[in-house]
Amino acid sequence: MVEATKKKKIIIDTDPGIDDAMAIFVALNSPEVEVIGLTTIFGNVYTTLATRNALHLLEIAGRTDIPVVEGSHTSFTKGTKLRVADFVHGTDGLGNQNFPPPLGKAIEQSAVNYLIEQANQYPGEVTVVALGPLTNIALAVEQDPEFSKKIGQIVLLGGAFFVNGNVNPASEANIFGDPDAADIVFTSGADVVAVGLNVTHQVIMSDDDRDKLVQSNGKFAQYISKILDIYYSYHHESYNTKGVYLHDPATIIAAVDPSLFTYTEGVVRVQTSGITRGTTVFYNTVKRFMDETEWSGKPTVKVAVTVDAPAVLKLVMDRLINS
Ligand SMILES: O=c1[nH]cnc2c1ncn2[C@@H]1O[C@H](CO)[C@@H](O)[C@H]1O
Repeated sequence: MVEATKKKKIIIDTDPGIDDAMAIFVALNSPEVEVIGLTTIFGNVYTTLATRNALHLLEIAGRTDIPVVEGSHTSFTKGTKLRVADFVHGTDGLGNQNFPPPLGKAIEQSAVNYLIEQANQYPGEVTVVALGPLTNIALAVEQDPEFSKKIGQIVLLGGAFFVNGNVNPASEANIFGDPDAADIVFTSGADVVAVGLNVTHQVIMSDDDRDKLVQSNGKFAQYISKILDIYYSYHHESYNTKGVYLHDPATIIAAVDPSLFTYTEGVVRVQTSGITRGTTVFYNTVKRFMDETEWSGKPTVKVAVTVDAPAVLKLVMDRLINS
């Protein structure tokens, strides 16, 4: 049945990252989608390391046919004081496993040009799944005024809608990483689907699930089992949960099977300064305010509000194990 329908073309914009590694493997093992490229960004690690890890993960998967394209080394406003989450993922981004360097190289093109080029080549057909700060995508929006119309959809992991953040009470890590970029993407007019912490914190891989990965013979499950330690200990310490949040894999599933989520629609603006830098503020467009606001007349986006967490977890587990 899947063969009969056209596969959704996806570009994964990623900062690998342990949960990124899971998400990339799940995508590569999902017949509903065709991964046409990986673009890289800082976030869990710096961009150079993100590129190295993206190449490494594709080599592990035997998918060196998929291009890796290096993204921005600075924030949208050219900031170089970036915050990387090595305490979540290890200094190498992949659980401090000291993997050998990849054999391949990123292609000679910038991620921004690649994103614009692919949107032009397949107008309306390409979904960008953004798993890190939104710098590359905002730069594409800035560089090509038509990009937001030509890109099919942007499914992004970002924001904390009606809940606390994970960097601080106000902000989720990807939005905090480049709030100016996030505000541009949310107000770009593109078909944006935001998957925030309010949803991803419901999708938990338990300690028992981890044992299932360890015991399986799946190629992806085996690899992921090796890099999970630091991600588990970070969650045990920070959240006191018996398991880990599947932020990036849940977001990939939102692209693979959107029916496992429900959504609300409204205007999202991002706070770019002050103590709430990185806060995503959702306006449901119900009330007509007396005065013009910073939300007035801006395009709406879809924000995920509920998730069939057992179904998402099952898909992630199955696709890591049956590999
Ligand atoms: O405490 C944290 N600080 C920074 N990044 C984090 C933290 N917890 C998780 N992530 C990372 O940020 C994205 C979701 O917000 C995920 O990629 C996750 O791995």
